Amino acid sequence: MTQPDGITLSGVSKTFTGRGKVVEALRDVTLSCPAGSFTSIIGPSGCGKSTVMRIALGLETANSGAVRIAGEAPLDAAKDGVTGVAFQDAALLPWRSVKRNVEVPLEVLGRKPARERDQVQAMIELVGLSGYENSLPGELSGGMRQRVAIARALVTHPQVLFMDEPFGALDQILRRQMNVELQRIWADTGSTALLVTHGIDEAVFLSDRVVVMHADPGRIVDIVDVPFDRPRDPSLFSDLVFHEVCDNIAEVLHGG
Ligand SMILES: Nc1ncnc2c1ncn2[C@@H]1O[C@H](COP(=O)(O)OP(=O)(O)OP(=O)(O)O)[C@@H](O)[C@H]1O
Repeated sequence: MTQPDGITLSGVSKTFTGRGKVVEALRDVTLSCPAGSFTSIIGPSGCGKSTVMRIALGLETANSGAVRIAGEAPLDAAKDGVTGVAFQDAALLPWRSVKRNVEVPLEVLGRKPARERDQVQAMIELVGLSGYENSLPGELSGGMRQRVAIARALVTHPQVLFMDEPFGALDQILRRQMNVELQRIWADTGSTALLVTHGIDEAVFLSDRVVVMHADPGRIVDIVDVPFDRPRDPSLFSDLVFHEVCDNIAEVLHGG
């Protein structure tokens, strides 16, 4: 089941202990995302979605189980620039321009942004922000800030892209526009994507498969394949079969 170029979690468990409380954040989580696929994780607050993400990024260590990111251990993958990451609220540096924010991962990896000027510009163009290179985050709309965060996540050409609620702060209309944009960007880059979201329709629109988790203990209860061809048109959001798939996932999500 190992996918050398994708994301593989095998039997991953994680327990947090603190202030006399033991939380079984993840129990025996097994997930395989083939190279170039798009997977979403959905589940109630506290079911361990962010913990999966943090373990896959090497920010947290599992108590047991194995994790491979494009064939590497999570920390090695991060150090080699294999992984890109975009979080909720964009987390941009407010004093740096759009261009200088997009350059951050290159600096972290010890690369010279000046030498990769074309790459930085290409990413800014990819997310539709040409002309805003020198703007500060405070001068941009919420959707534009999220686009900067996506450009920043992609600038190292990551094979694997992790996104934790990247559009959580956006209103419904903007969120759908960003979903369409993200589909295009992901298709252009060919990366393996793992998205954590609370939005069932967002998950179904974007994904090849939706992983449904429950809490206490955090675990996978179902993995639902999404049957729609690509590229997906925004009209899919009002398609009957689309709503049936969403309803099925909602049932699993809210079921016992
Ligand atoms: N560093 C930590 N120390 C102690 N407990 C933690 C820590 N990180 C997470 N937890 C606990 O592990 C469980 C899973 O947390 P996690 O953040 O992964 O959930 P989540 O599904 O991402 O939630 P949300 O949707 O609210 O972001 C929760 O019960 C949380 O309180």
